[in-house]
Amino acid sequence: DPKDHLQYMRLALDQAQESPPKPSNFRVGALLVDADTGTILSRGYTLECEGNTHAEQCCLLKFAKAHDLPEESVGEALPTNTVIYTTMEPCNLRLSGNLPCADRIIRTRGKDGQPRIKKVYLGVKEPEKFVGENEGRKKLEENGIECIHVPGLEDRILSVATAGHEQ
Ligand SMILES: Nc1nc(=O)c(N)c(NC[C@H](O)[C@H](O)[C@H](O)COP(=O)(O)O)[nH]1
Ligand SMILES: [Zn+2]
Repeated sequence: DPKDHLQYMRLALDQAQESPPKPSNFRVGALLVDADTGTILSRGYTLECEGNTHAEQCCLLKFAKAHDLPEESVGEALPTNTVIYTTMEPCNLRLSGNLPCADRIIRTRGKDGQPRIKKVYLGVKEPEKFVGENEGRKKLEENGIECIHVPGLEDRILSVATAGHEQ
């Protein structure tokens, strides 16, 4: 139900507000949700976890830690119908050279080899400030993961995302 998507996206935006402002990235928030039950499995925001971490990455890392798994094996503990809400579309290239979130989302497979994250709900496309056009959505969809824009919070998401940039 669109109303529910907007509610989850609002919670993701609440996460983004926790992120320390920096000129070299965007302040993003994300939520991992079990789509069958509506349960929020994990929340995260940019730089929440140690190192130069992204919101989606923190969601996966925290859930993995809660299940004594390394992030790359998080799929083993995720429900089969998991979705992620992120205020900004997952990255496919990072200036830092760290593994992009699109790849982290694609690799969340169960022991059966099936992807656990089935859909990505996003608040905005990534502004072409750091890496030109974001190819994350294309890569996700090429890997069978549906990307759905949740309209309504774009202005707020972008003003939070760029709060650390010289205006
Ligand atoms: N979806 C998303 N979630 C985040 O948590 C975040 N910070 C970005 N930001 C995308 C932007 O393209 C990268 O932040 C820059 O490319 C700098 O790269 P690093 O973040 O330093 O690896 N995008
Ligand atoms: Zn990312």
